[in-house]
Amino acid sequence: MSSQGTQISNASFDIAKLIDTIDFAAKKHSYQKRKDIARTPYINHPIGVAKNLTDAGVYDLATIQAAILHDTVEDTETTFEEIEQQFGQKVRNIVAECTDDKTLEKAEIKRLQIEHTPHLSKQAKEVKLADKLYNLRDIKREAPIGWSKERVQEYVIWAKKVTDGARGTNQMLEEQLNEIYSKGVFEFQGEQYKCHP
Ligand SMILES: Nc1nc2c(ncn2[C@@H]2O[C@H](COP(=O)(O)OP(=O)(O)O)[C@@H](OP(=O)(O)OP(=O)(O)O)[C@H]2O)c(=O)[nH]1
Ligand SMILES: [Mn+2]
Repeated sequence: MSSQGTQISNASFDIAKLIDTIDFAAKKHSYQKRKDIARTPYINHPIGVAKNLTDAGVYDLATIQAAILHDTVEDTETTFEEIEQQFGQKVRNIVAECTDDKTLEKAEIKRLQIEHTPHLSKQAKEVKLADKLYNLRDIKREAPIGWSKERVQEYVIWAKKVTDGARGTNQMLEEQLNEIYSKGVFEFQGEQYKCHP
């Protein structure tokens, strides 16, 4: 037995890093809500994306940290420098790969996600798959406020194009996505949406 409190094991260190990351993201997203009727706290999404990863057997700490931080730069005042300083370059790089350039037009951002995804690192592809899996499941539960059937349809077709570009990365995540796109049909509130243009 080592002297308690003086020696911190690697596992304890990893737990502390993980909690630091969740605390950081929770503070950054604290004023943000999801677009559902209940206005769910936004932080539920990055935590859920990280859970999709561990459920699929991804335990690499930097990948889990990047999942928790993946929307901070895009949607809050956070900078990449801040992330690098607190969590290191590895985490920063994965977050950067998953961050859209919000100065561009929405259609261009969407087009670039489809174009860039096949060229991302394995870690960033895993985060992408887990992110879209979470958002598609969220839509199945309840579409964002004000979304028409056409908007749901457009999102499903786009999300499939993005996740198709990350295939060959994680079998469990891909199987869960396959279930959602089952036989090319996304079911939501008794309606059937196609998954291909
Ligand atoms: N399904 C769902 N989505 C919600 C909700 N609240 C916020 N979102 C976010 O909305 C995005 C989809 O809406 P879009 O119209 O495509 O994009 P927008 O955010 O630019 O309006 C998703 O982002 P994304 O581009 O797919 O990825 P990311 O930004 O999360 O990384 C998702 O994270 C919600 O209640 N349900
Ligand atoms: Mn996200």
